[in-house]
This record gives sequence, C-alpha cells and structure tokens, in this order.
Amino acid sequence: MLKSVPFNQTVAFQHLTKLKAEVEQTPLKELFTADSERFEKYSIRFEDILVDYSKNLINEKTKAALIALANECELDDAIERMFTGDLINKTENRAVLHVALRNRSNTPIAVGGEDVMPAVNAVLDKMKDFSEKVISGAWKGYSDQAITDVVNIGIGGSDLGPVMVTEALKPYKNHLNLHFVSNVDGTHIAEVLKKVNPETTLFLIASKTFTTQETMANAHSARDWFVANGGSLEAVAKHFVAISTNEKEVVKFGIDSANMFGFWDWVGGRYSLWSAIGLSIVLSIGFENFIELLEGAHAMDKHFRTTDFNENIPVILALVGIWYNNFFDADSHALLPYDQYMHRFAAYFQQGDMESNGKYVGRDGKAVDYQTGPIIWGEPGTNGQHAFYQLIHQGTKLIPCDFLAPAQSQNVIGNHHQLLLSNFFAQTEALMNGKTYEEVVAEFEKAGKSAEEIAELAPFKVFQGNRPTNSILFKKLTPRTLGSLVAMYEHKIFVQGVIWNIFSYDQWGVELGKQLANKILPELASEDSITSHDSSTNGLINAYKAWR
Ligand SMILES: O=P(O)(O)OC[C@H]1O[C@@H](O)[C@@H](O)[C@@H](O)[C@@H]1O
Repeated sequence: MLKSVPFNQTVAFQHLTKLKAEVEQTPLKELFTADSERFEKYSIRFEDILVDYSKNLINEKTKAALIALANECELDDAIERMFTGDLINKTENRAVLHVALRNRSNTPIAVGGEDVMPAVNAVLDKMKDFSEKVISGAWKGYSDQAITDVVNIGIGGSDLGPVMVTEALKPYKNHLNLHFVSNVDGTHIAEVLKKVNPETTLFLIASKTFTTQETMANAHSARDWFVANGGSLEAVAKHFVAISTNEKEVVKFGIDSANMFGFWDWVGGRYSLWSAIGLSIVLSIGFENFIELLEGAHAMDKHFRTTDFNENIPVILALVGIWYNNFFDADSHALLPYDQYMHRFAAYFQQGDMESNGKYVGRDGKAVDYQTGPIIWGEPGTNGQHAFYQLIHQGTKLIPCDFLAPAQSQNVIGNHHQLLLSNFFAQTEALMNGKTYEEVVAEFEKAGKSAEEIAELAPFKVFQGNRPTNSILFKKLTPRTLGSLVAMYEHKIFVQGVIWNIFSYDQWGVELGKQLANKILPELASEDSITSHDSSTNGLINAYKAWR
C-alpha cells in the first residue's frame, strides 16, 4: 500500500525520461510510414469497441517501459486488492467496490468477512419491483393517477451519473419524463416545478449522506411545494423515495424506510450510478436495460482484472495519459464524443477523474513532487471543432484527446452520420499530420496567390501536427457498450491513482467549501455590516446586502 520508492524515482521512470528524447526525434506520421502494422500493433478490440491508440507518441520501447512502470508500482496487486474488498480507501477506512454493484457473475465478494452480493442483489430486486410498478402505472399517486414525471434531486455523484446515462441512452427511454435538480440555486428547482403536476410526480431524493446542503434544501422545497399544491404530508409516501446510505436521516426527513433504496459506504459518490443512485436510470430505460449497462461494465471489469497489461485497455489508456501528464507536461485531457447523446460524458468524468486524482498528498501523507490528475474537459464533436479546437491544433499547449464515436447512429437522417464521422476521422488525422509550410505554399500557389501574399500568410496556416489522440470507435451506443466505456474510464483513473501513489477514493478537497459556506450563511441572515473576513470578502458581502 505504501510504496517505498516514489513514482518518479522508479527505475522505469528514469528509463522513460531518457526515452522521451528518442520519441521526440521521430514525428508520429513517420512512425506510420515506417511500420505498416502500426494500427494493428497499437489497437485493442473489446466486444463492439475498438480502441486505437496508435496515434500516440510512443513506440515499442516506450510502451514496454510504461508497462514496466505499472509493474514496478505493483499494479497487479493493487487491482486484486480493489476487487477483493481490501480497505483501499485508507483515509476513510473503506473498501472500494463499485465492481460488486455490477458483479453479474455473482461470485462472493467479502467486506469485513461478509459477502456483499446478497445485499447488492436484494436492492436490485427492490429497484426492479418498484420501477416496474411505476412504469406500468400500477404505482398510483395520492389522487389515484399513474406517475408521469420523475424528479431526481441530488448533486455531484448523485446527479452527474444519472444525468449522463439517461441522456446517453435516450433512444431506450419509455414514456416517463425525467427531470434533474442539482443546483441549490432556486432557479433550478423552480423551473422543474413549473413543468410538473404534484398528482403525477415522483421525487427521488438521491444522496449518499443525506446531509448535503444543496440536496436537502431542494428536497425540503420540493416537499413544501408538494404539500402546498394539493398533496399532503400523508401523501408524501406515494411521491417521495430516498436513495441513501443514511437511514436515520431519511426517516428524519419523513420518508418511510420502506421507500428507501440503500447502498453502502464502499460505493464512492462518483462511482455510484451502478447502485440505487441509478434508480432514475432504471425508471427511464427500464430494469432490463439497466442490467445490460451493468453487464457491459462487468465485462470490462473482467477484461481489466484478467488481461495482460499489453492488451489491457484501461491500463494502456492510463499509461499513455501518464506519459503526457508526467513527461510532456500536458495539463489537461480532452474527452470528445462524436455523439450528441453523450453530451454530458466529459462533465461526468470531470468529477470522476478530477475528484479522484486531483490530489497533491501522496499515500505517505507528504506532498508529491510530480504532477497528478489532469484537468478533464470536452464537448461533443462537431460543436467543439467550432469552439476550442483552434487551440488543440495550433495552440502552445499539448492536449491529448480521446475521440469517441459510434459506427451506427440512432437517428439516421440523410448523410448526417457520415458527415459526423468524416469529421471524427479527419480531426485525429489532421492533429497527427499537421500541415507543413511547403504544403501551405503549394495550396496558395494553386489558388493563384502572389508570392508576396504567400510569404505574408503562410506561417499562420502551418500546423505542427504530432498531436496525440486516442480513437475509441464502437458499433452503437447501447446500454452494454456505455457500461463498458464508463467502466473503462473508471479503471483508467484507478490505474493512474495507483501509479501516482495517491488515494483516489476520498474527496477532502470538497469539504472546505462546505465548511466555509456554512460559516457565512448566518452572516447573510442579519442586516449588520460584516467585518469578520478579509476586506474583499467583507466588501462583497456588504455590497450584496445593500442590493438585495
Ligand atoms: O450523495 P451525497 O452524499 O449528497 O454527495 C454528493 C456529492 O457531494 C460532494 O461534496 C462530493 O463529496 C461528491 O463526491 C458527492 O457525490
């Protein structure tokens, strides 16, 4: 658990530092010219997913050294510890077992000597039963009408996963209208409540802790609105359910524990979409499709746990990411899905990755002296192309990108999908090849430009190229494929955390904001002028008070 040699003092790290110079000497496009089998060598197929990592600044030697790094950091052992319920979330003294939530093989997984699978399966059964009643209309509201609208109230991991998945799997949706309220800004809940009818609305209060300020404020407002608009406190049981690990707080809020869907402290918030937190997903696409999502993730779990690192998708993606993050000073990593349904995918992994690996303290409690988690960002293609790709192509920063796309569209309209995919293929090719000065001049000459014009403009049209990308092409965005893709990134994050020797499953960094906001809240209630902070904070609070 506590490695004696820091990551940047391993033998493999020193070796990689030397190999960097060698890789820099040969442009990526020349690696392709020199080796007609480069694509075959540096791509991995998994079910209906093809991961092409050939357009990266790596060769056989760097790949071998990166794998040696994983071995030196005892990755094998770390993977086994996660899958067998070891307490790898040390600072919270918890196991990390989102893999148990989708353990469709149902093999026993013990935490503290007890197999967690019976409890996992019992909650799944409860979700099945409940969702079937709601979807079929058998579950009635207080005026004996079927449910038409579901409002999930939650934030962070209790929101982002359900939002991302229900958006990504919209083609599998049934008649229920899904709404998500996360922000404590009253506007968020106000806009949703304008659209729904208390008689036919079901509220899911999704919070692991059931103490998160935003979620509790929204839950209370929803309940007040419900009671004030025809409902009653007795009718709350028919319209409010809770998803939480904290039964005491659920009951205190007024939700019967019969209407509670539980999960466990070994499920991290940002890894919880597979748990009861996925109830909104189940209500949206049905239980069978949710199981397909779990099956897809489970298949990726097995791949990750059993495949040699040379062919192991999450391991390879993690190592390539480390290559840029720690040897090429890349600060960020872009996730660029060429699928409109995946428009929240990057937002989802902003939490997944940055809350996991955005840490400067190593497992020994000391500050690390190397870079850890990258900044994750991205938007769907082709929109991103018309917004920020300029910087990816010609900026001064190295931005490794993952391009994701389905071969089959869910909405075949004319040649839209070919237009979309022609962009998907063209971008990674262009980022690799760039455009030389000579090519630019030749283009200008062909267009009949004068020598003077060419000399003036040509430099601006040169693309250096050699910019690395992964292409992740999959057959179709089915529940199973989405499950595999999400699990793939989860495990990539895990591998990076192991190698950086940080604890990926706690999130102390988000606690500070909570504490500070709680200190300021009472100051906003009074009319007094505030003097307890620095002059900027005092000035801002007092200006707010004068204007409100
Ligand atoms: O699900 P609850 O407990 O409301 O937490 C919601 C979110 O809170 C944040 O502060 C983080 O800790 C997230 O990891 C978590 O997903």
